[in-house]
Amino acid sequence: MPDINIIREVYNTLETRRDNPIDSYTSSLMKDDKKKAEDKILEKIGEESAEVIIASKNNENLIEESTDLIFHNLLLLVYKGIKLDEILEEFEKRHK
Ligand SMILES: N=c1c2ncn([C@@H]3O[C@H](COP(=O)(O)OP(=O)(O)OP(=O)(O)O)[C@@H](O)[C@H]3O)c2ncn1[C@@H]1O[C@H](COP(=O)(O)O)[C@@H](O)[C@H]1O
Repeated sequence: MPDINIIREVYNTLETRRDNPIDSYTSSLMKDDKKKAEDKILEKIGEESAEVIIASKNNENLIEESTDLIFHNLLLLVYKGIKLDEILEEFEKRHK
């Protein structure tokens, strides 16, 4: 079974890409000037959300499109300085 810690590993890599930019997709999204970077990430989230809706309706590529959406949401959290643990705590609070 895949390990849920992969989410944390990806999150940690994104923090590294933010703090020590290299020539890569995520660094280049995060290193633009402040407003532009956020707008670009939000634009990707909008696109990926639409792709999830289409994938679900068509019963096609829902796993891939959902992964893209979750990934770009993680990127937004990293960019905004929100820790993964804050999200996990929120899930825990809601879980009955
Ligand atoms: N999980 C991902 C991941 N998922 C998707 N993508 C990239 O996100 C980009 C946009 O995805 P899209 O679905 O929009 O694809 P597209 O190529 O624009 O094409 P369309 O489907 O829109 O036509 C693509 O370049 C994908 O490669 C990712 N890029 C990186 N990661 C993770 O992020 C880490 C850091 O990545 P780098 O910055 O590349 O080192 C990696 O180690 C991975 O763990």
